Amino acid sequence: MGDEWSSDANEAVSIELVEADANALRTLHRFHPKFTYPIFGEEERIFGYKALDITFRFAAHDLRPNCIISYDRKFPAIADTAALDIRDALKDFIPAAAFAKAIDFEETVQNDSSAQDFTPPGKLVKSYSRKGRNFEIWSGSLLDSRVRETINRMQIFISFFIEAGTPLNTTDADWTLDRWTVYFVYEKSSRPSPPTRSPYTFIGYATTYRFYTFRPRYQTSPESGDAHVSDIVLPSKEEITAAALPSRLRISQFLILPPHQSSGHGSALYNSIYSYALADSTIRELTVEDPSEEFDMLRDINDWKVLEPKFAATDVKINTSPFDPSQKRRLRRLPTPKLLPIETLRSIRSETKIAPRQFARQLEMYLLSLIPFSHRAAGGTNLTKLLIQKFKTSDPHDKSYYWWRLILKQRIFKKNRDVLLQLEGNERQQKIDEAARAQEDEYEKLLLIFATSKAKEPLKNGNSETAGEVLVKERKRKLVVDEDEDDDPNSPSLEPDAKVARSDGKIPQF
Ligand SMILES: CC(=O)SCCNC(=O)CCNC(=O)[C@H](O)C(C)(C)COP(=O)(O)OP(=O)(O)OC[C@H]1O[C@@H](n2cnc3c(N)ncnc32)[C@H](O)[C@@H]1OP(=O)(O)O
Repeated sequence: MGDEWSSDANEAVSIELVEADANALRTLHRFHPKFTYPIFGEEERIFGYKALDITFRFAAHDLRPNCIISYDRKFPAIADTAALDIRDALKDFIPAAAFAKAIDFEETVQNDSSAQDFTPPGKLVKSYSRKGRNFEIWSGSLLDSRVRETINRMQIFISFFIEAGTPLNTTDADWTLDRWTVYFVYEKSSRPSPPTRSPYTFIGYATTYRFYTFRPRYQTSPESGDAHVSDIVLPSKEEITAAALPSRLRISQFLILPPHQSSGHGSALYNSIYSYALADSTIRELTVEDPSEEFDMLRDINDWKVLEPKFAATDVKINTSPFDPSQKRRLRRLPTPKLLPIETLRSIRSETKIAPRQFARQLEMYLLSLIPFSHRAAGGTNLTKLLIQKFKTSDPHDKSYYWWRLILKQRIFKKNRDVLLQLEGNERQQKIDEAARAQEDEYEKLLLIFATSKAKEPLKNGNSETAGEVLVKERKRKLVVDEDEDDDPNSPSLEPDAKVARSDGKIPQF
């Protein structure tokens, strides 16, 4: 009985963007959700129907929703076993108006005399063109009723496309609502259209939230010379608005609808939010809530375009000789302030407002990119030799790479300190090594993507390939070889630098 009456929810559900046309509504795009587990449960299955179809239609401009549920047969209830009440399952995810009759929805959208004058909610913050088509980004506070209405209409997209995403509470107090800003991406068409069709089509959106950041002011005691936090005088509620307080801006939800992905809209939206954060003197840094892998990629690519030129302009690099050569020493602790230009980095971070972990990742990637490929694990460097010679190796690139690996491991250790200190020495060492290796592989892949997009000019020797393509081929080959070697249980460990973690529960000494 089970399978026969059970449907895959991700296939049964479809989403359509529709617009008015000469005689009837026209479907611009039709696609399926990526996830339905928040609505239909972990298994993403719906019990009790044959040939089930749940279509959500949205007016392409104002996102007025309509839900049509159809099926050939419904399971007749037997004792406690009954077909899922689909409307009940959906009621917390879509406004009740979405269940209006299909014909009423069609007539409303088809005959909407205000559609021609529709503009997206909020104010226009950016216009851009791609392949001859025009796009606009609008933004507004969640306090704005049009912004709220649009969010309420399409909140179900969060459950459909953002893993572990939760819908916004649009009924919060005004004070809280005003801390949310919503950004909408729309295409603005210039093609001739019937009088009831809007030139605007929804492409995607993002939300940001302002967190107040406490910045203590220190006073130095004239007697002892000690610094202490000065008295805190909070401004009265009437004097302040959320937008005026020192804040950290967090990107909370970010979505480009599937038919429009991989066309640069995510980058345009991210850069709009980033430009806003840069221009607003009350915002100290831009953070992201629980980013997906795809979002990390988008963020890495765009942050690299900001940070790489700044690192290059200030000659950021690893100081490969942090010790006085006349002194004989064993490495006890990583001499970070001697290895890296800490003040320069602090100033770049504060100027670019990139959050600490993301900044550290970008810096590590940049420092890795300065080391010639043949001196990195992915390029086949002799790690066994390097780990015997350590920082005493005579080759400056090998030295850089030795220090680079320790800088990375130190960050991994600090980030996971509490968990790692609960492990035995060897296991802790192994965990750090594994995490460092995975991180390094990820950096290599990203550097490859950066190199590919940068090196687009053809080679000068008559070869039709570009410098980027040659580099990509070369590195892909090396990466695959290394992955295969890692899978071989008989291959020697590449990570014998056991001093990274100690077994006595203390902070590792380097
Ligand atoms: C905070 C959160 O909400 S996290 C959740 C984020 N949202 C989701 O995961 C929902 C589903 N996914 C999406 O909405 C979209 O895919 C996003 C937002 C992640 C990305 O938006 P898109 O419009 O597809 O990104 P866009 O086309 O701008 O690509 C960004 C860059 O990444 C590059 N890129 C993306 N994927 C790859 C890849 N696999 N390999 C190489 N380059 C890639 C693109 O080429 C582009 O580079 P460019 O700017 O140099 O041309």
